[in-house]
Amino acid sequence: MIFENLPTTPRSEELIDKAFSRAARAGRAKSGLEAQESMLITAANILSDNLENVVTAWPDFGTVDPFYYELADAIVDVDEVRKSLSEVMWASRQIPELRSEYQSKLRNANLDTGRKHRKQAFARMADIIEEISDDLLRIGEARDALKNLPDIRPDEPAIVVAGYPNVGKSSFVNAVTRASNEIAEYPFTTKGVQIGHFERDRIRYQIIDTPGLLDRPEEDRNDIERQAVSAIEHLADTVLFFLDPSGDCGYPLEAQLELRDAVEARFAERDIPVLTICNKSDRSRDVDADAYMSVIQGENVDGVLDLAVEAVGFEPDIPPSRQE
Ligand SMILES: Nc1nc2c(ncn2[C@@H]2O[C@H](COP(=O)(O)OP(=O)(O)OP(=O)(O)O)[C@@H](O)[C@H]2O)c(=O)[nH]1
Repeated sequence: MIFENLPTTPRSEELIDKAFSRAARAGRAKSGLEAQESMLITAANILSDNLENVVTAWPDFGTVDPFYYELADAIVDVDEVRKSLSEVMWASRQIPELRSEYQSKLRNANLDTGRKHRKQAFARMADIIEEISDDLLRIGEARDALKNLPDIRPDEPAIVVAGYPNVGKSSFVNAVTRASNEIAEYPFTTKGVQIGHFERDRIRYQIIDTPGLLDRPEEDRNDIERQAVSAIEHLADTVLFFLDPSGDCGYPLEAQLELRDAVEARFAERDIPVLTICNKSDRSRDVDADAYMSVIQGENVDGVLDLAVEAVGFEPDIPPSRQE
């Protein structure tokens, strides 16, 4: 996952402390003007390296997969984060310029003025870092908010499971994935999102439950949840919409069908097929559906997977030279 390995972002005071204490140590190893120059170089290098590392650890948002872009943007304001990253990059370039400016000043100085120059350089470096302290905080907060996003692979075919609560979505994801099931934190809901994997014809598919998102009417979703749904639109290759015609789930069939129609209309705009799956067929089959199954009794679970795989219609890339 692209935001998983972002390092912690230093706060401005931490950075300044670190740079100046290392500089003092470097200065103690030398004497006279040389000591002043060594302090200047050490502080400048530590500051500019650390700032640059903050920025380069982030992926380029211009090329981030739209699924992750939208998901990230639902949680943090991506534009603001990008602005802060540019500010930090700006600062990382100011520091070496200051260093050169004061290195030439030191060349023509006696020890006394040399010490003054070095102190002035440190004060100006500290000012630059102060100026970006809010940016460093914002980047640090964004990093903390994004680092636990579920590990969903935009390049792997994805089957999204939707439907009202208690219709059997997570039971299904569990049943089809057996071994490699993971439950990831999801920032939009108190429940974990289920992500499962299975293989067909040596292609790995991911199957994703959507608690708190595609499990109730659009008008009940807040802005963040809406945006998370639009992220899912970038990801999904097929949607399985589960119905429980028995009503055991606690929602009347009519409401379930309304939600199904809304989800279908929404994904149709992107040509993503939505299959209607009647679950709990051991209790009732009293509805029109593309397939009937009972997860509990293990009835037609594989058939539903076959349908989903067919709807995905995923064909691995064939190099042009081998195409007809
Ligand atoms: N009779 C019957 N019960 C089922 C079937 N599949 C799931 N259930 C039961 O329905 C209940 C809800 O199943 P879940 O898998 O938690 O439903 P869900 O849609 O993931 O629910 P949320 O996570 O709340 O959105 C559980 O008690 C399951 O045991 C089925 O095929 N037949």
